[in-house]
Amino acid sequence: MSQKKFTNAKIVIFGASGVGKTAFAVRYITRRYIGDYDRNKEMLYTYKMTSPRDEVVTLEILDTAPECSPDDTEKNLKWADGYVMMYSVTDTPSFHEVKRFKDILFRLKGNERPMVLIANKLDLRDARAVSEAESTSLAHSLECPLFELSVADGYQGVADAMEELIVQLRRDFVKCQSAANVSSNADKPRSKLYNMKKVLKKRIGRSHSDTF
Ligand SMILES: Nc1nc2c(ncn2[C@@H]2O[C@H](COP(=O)(O)OP(=O)(O)OP(=O)(O)O)[C@@H](O)[C@H]2O)c(=O)[nH]1
Repeated sequence: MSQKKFTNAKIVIFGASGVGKTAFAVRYITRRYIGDYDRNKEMLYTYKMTSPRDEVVTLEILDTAPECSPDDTEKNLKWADGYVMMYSVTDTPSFHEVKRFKDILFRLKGNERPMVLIANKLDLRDARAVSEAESTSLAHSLECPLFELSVADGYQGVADAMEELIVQLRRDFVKCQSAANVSSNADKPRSKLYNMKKVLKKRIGRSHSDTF
């Protein structure tokens, strides 16, 4: 039985403009926080990392442009294996935008997808507009873990969220592999030896009944 290894995964980061998608990707890859980026640009990063199981995995991380067309949104959702859904706790419309992405994703790919929900900019406590309860309830409806964090404040929250996503991606990969193996075994023609055994069994069975 052929067993492929978990060596690569495609991840897409969705979220409204300004929620911190680029800051998140850059923080994960470089561990650094850089305050200002080229806004509204789609970027594809390639990053080689070692998984918690010591596998070297190449990640392609797509940082989407917020102004992309519905067609592009669908294309990106179909392209990816795993999803980072992101909003800012200071920005209620960005919270609702995640719900919109969720509806498209569930329609296209069902609800059992590797995914994490990121509530960013937790450092801006006084400007918080989305409550913890609202965040938790959204995570419930997405059926995925929630990470409330500040990309600006540190690397660890970002690393924890990505580690969780990679664990889910691996699980999904293994599940798909097992399903593929089951179906290829079912399709396999029986071996010659198996067929001969079957014929012999029949003959022996018949000759026994002939005797009695
Ligand atoms: N205070 C605070 N600011 C943040 C945080 N994360 C990102 N920002 C700032 O928010 C602004 C937008 O961040 P980006 O990473 O460009 O956001 P984006 O979602 O990629 O934006 P678009 O390119 O328009 O889609 C920048 O000025 C960041 O410095 C955070 O955790 N806390």
